[in-house]
Amino acid sequence: MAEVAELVGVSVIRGSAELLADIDWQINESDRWVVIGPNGAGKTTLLQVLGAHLHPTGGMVDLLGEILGATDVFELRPRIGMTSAALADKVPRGEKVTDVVVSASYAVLGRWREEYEELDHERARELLDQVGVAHLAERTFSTLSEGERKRVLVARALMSDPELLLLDEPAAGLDLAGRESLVGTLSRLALDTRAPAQVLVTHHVEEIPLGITHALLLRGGRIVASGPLRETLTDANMSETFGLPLALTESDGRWAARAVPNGSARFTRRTAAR
Ligand SMILES: Nc1ncnc2c1ncn2[C@@H]1O[C@H](COP(=O)(O)OP(=O)(O)OP(=O)(O)O)[C@@H](O)[C@H]1O
Repeated sequence: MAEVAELVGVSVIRGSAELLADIDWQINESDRWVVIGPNGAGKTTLLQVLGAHLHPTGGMVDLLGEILGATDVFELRPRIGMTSAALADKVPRGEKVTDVVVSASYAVLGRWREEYEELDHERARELLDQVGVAHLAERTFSTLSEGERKRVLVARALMSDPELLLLDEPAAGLDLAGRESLVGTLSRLALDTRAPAQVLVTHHVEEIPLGITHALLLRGGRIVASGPLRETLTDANMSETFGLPLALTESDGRWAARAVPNGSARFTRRTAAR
C-alpha cells in the first residue's frame, strides 16, 4: 500500500502556544480520513502542514515522498488539492466559476495571463459536472450560494489531479438540504477507488461521508485517538475529545452524536480513572 504522507513527532509552536504536539500519523493511498475536534483543537493547523503551507516547528513531515523543509513547496503544492473557507475568501470578485477551477492547474487564484489548453477547460467542465454545478460554469463566483461555492472549490481541488485531497470543513454553514446533498457528493468521491487519498476536517460526525475509512480525533493540539473509523469513533474517545459525555449512533454508514443526559457523573468517573 503506497504511503502518501507521514508525520513523525510533529509540533507547531507560536509564541508560548503549542498549536500541535507529538503528532504521529501515516496516510496511505486508499485512506479516507476524517479529522474531528472542537474549536481551536488544531485541525486547520494540521491541514496547513499537510498542504505544505506551514512548516512545523519540530518533527518530520514526508509528503508524497518529499521531506518538508528539504523540497520546493511550489512544486509540491499542485500535487495536493485543498478546499477551505480561507481559500474561498481569496477568490477575486468577478472571477468566473470555470476560471476558479481551471486556474488550479497553475496553483494560482485569479486568472491573469496564463494560457490554458482546451483540454484544461474540458476537464474543469467535467469536474463541475461531477460535483453537480456544471450549469453554473459561466456565472461569477461571488454570486453563488454558500453550498454552490463549496462544490466549485471541491472541483477546483480536483483540477490538478492531486495525489492527496484536503477538505477543511466542506459542509460548514450549509442548511440541512445543502449539507446532505454535499455529503452525498463527498460520499461518491470517498467511495471512488480511483480518487486520491482524502482528509476531511469537521466538528460534526453527521458530516462524515460514506466511504471514510479512518478517523483522527484531536484536542488541544494532541491526538486523542486515531485509526480505523469504527474502532476510533467510540463514545469514550469522542467524549474525551469534546470534554462532554457523548453517545454516538451509526445507521447505514451515517453517524450522529448527542450529549448523554445526566451522563456527566459517569463521564467524570471514566476520565478520572485514566
Ligand atoms: N499565530 C498564532 N499564534 C497563536 N495562536 C494561534 C496562532 N494561530 C492559531 N492559533 C491558535 O491555535 C489553535 C488552533 O487553531 P486551529 O485554527 O488550527 O484550530 P481548529 O481546530 O481548526 O479550530 P476551529 O474548529 O475553530 O476552526 C487555536 O487556539 C488558535 O487560536
